[in-house]
Amino acid sequence: MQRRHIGDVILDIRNIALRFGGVQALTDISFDVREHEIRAIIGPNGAGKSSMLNCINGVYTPTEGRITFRGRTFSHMNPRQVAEMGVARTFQNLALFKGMSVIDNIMTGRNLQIKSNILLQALRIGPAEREEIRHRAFVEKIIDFLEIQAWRKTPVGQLPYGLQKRVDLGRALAMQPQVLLLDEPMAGMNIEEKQDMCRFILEINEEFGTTIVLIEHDMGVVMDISDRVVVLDYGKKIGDGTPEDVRNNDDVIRAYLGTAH
Ligand SMILES: Nc1ncnc2c1ncn2[C@@H]1O[C@H](COP(=O)(O)OP(=O)(O)OP(=O)(O)O)[C@@H](O)[C@H]1O
Repeated sequence: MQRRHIGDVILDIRNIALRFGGVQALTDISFDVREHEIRAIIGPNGAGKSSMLNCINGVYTPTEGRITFRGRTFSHMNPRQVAEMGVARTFQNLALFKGMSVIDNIMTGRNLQIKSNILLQALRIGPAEREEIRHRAFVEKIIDFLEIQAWRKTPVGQLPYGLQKRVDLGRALAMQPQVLLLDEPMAGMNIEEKQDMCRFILEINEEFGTTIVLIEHDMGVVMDISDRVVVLDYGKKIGDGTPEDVRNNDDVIRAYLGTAH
């Protein structure tokens, strides 16, 4: 797929292993992600895909291996430090505040950028007020981009699932990430909602240049929008390459695809 210039390696994952007690969730996983690309991670249930994203964004500490982001190598970093470096994440099981409005949920993605102290924020005076106005204006742009203006003030818990997924994406976008990790952004959506989500992902990638790492089960979507795909099975890497490469990889067909898609 030739849409935009794919740059150098921005995220390099080397020899990652992860164990939970007796469960070996990941074994010796290595792959890289290039700047501006859309990189998919696929594999059957329990293959280790979410665990891999959790290692990248600091939720889990790998038992072995290292991750290099923009030349900075770490084996352990907490989620806040990873977020400060420019990596944002959406979750398979939405991590939204159901009683809060769409706008306030997306505002939570601006927390890392808020500079004024808590007292000034609480009183909404001086620089804190100006700062809040600036952040709210930015959030309104995201709301326009994601076409959710009609639900700005609606509590998120009252929205259909597909729209909640869009708000979750908005919250991650509010962090202005260089790398966006998307954990099954289209799960549970109907065809129309999936088409909308695909369009947003492609636009984020093309217009903002955001690098995207995506876990997705819908093979049609993966094959359509990804530049490269890494395939996991039982915590091991069994395939890595262009959508065409993995579609024709015998190990991948046997373990996951069943028949050529
Ligand atoms: N916090 C945890 N504690 C114990 N085991 C875990 C934990 N998280 C994941 N696992 C185990 O690690 C393995 C990989 O799980 P993971 O959720 O990463 O797979 P997945 O490919 O994302 O699956 P799915 O497609 O179903 O979401 C599974 O055997 C799972 O049970």
